[in-house]
Amino acid sequence: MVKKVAGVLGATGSVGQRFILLLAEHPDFELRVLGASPRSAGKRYVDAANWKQTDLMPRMAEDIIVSECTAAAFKDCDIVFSGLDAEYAGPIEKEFVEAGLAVVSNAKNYRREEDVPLVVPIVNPEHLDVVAGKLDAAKAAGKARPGFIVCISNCSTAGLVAPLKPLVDAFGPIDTLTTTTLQAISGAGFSPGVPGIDVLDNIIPYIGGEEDKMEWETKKILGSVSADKSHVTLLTPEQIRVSAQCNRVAVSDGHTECIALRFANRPAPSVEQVKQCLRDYVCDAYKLGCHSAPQQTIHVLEQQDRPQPRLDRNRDNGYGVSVGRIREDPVLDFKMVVLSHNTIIGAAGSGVLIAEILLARGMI
Ligand SMILES: NC(=O)C1=CN([C@@H]2O[C@H](COP(=O)(O)OP(=O)(O)OC[C@H]3O[C@@H](n4cnc5c(N)ncnc54)[C@H](OP(=O)(O)O)[C@@H]3O)[C@@H](O)[C@H]2O)C=CC1
Ligand SMILES: N[C@@H](CC(=O)OP(=O)(O)O)C(=O)O
Repeated sequence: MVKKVAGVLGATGSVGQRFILLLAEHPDFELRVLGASPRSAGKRYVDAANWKQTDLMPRMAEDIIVSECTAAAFKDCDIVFSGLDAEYAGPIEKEFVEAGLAVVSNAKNYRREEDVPLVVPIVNPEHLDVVAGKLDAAKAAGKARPGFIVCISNCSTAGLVAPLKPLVDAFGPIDTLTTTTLQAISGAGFSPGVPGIDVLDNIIPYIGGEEDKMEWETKKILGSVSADKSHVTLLTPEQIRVSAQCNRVAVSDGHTECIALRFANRPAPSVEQVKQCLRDYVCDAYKLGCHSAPQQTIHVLEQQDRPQPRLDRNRDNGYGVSVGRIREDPVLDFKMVVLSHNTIIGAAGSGVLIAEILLARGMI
């Protein structure tokens, strides 16, 4: 198969660097264009990027000349991944879509548009039907293939919704959900990033905007596509109450979340039924044969002191989510600890897996 041409916006950042690692030797995509700010444009990538990954910078990226983030520079791309600073992503991504490009974005700017799917690919890939609807309508009208954007969720939200989806499918709606997060510093990006003096020997009990994003995005991801495929309908606050508290901790990669939930239906399932349901879950992307899809979507850990970020974040190459300490909760029904890799399944990896699904479904 001829590989699809890929570009990365925000290629020098925390998410952008992860995109490069995931795309450097990808069987479906050939990474050709890297874009960043005017400060970096015109430089070789190796000179522009302040590389902070524990894996070495792929050789193929070193000599690529960083482009400005214009649609003209990315015009040959079949797919553009965005890890842009949200302050600048809005107009740049809009220009790309208007130029007919397919964009998969990590930035928050378009997540709340009702006709933009907000996708965690191991949870709600069916929301991509909204894009399929747009492409089919243009084709039926004899129009050129339109550009489109798919948004990836907030990284903490991705970990939160992963175990919820199989549980809702098996046992019906969850009506109350609380989460307290312990978020890695790579989630704050690299420019400027979290200063060591703030986070070493410390916990910061505030991440701007994060709690609102978690509480809102969960309702969209667990919502459903309208019958005419024109938009996504959110769960209402009456259907699910979500409460999030977010903390920054001195971990490099991997967001941990202590969650508790209650099912709407009585009687609630047993602890063993909950565990078995999570173990049995196979995400649709794996069934589709997508290259990066986790073989085991949810890893149920029985050791009493797991999951831990350093030990468990790379399960299924960072595309799998770990869940441990599943037990009854004296206030709600169950509590558990969830760990997800924030720049893989919480960001760039989700972007790559979404693109693999788009390719498998003939949308790029
Ligand atoms: N880190 C994470 O875990 C997650 C991040 N996200 C989102 O992904 C996006 C990227 O985050 P992250 O990688 O952490 O951020 P970084 O700060 O590490 O990287 C930001 C990128 O944007 C580029 N940029 C800055 N200003 C401009 C500009 N004026 N024009 C074009 N490019 C510009 C930077 O280029 P330069 O180096 O040249 O300045 C850099 O490549 C954000 O929107 C973030 O909210 C989403 C989920 C998780
Ligand atoms: N706020 C997240 C990362 C992030 O940038 O999320 P969002 O794309 O929703 O702004 C964190 O600090 O870990």
